[in-house]
Amino acid sequence: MSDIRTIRTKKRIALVAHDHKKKDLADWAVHNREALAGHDLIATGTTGKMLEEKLQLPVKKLFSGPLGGDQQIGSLIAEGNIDLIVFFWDPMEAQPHDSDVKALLRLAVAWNILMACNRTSADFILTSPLMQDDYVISTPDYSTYLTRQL
Ligand SMILES: O=C(CO)COP(=O)(O)O
Repeated sequence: MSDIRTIRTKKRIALVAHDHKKKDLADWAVHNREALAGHDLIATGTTGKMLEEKLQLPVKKLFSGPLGGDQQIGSLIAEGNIDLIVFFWDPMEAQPHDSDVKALLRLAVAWNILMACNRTSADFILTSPLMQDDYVISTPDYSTYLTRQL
């Protein structure tokens, strides 16, 4: 048994990057500005501010990652309000909020959310024909854990 969710054409895209990966995310986002412009963009604080400046597109900015932004995105995922996360996390530097980073990655997997953690994966996803269409995903059946209907 699984829960079926329809992902609409206009997708809710979460964008997050660690400090040494922000330039990579900015380069990718500027390169794909036209494609991103058709979607709702949500980001952790510093990443969002940078992307808004570079893209000149509206970005919903949450708290900075270490101050709760990663957890806010995790919460949006659990509530079914994120369709894709592009998270350029840094494999070469320990983060003070590593527990939050792990929690966010864990929830994205738990809820079967599309996730790209590097440019190649982000390119594949963004150029997929499914980005311009509705499609259906299934999430595992967590009904035994849930105390309320999502
Ligand atoms: O720390 C982050 C992700 O773990 C990102 O946070 P900022 O976008 O505020 O830098």
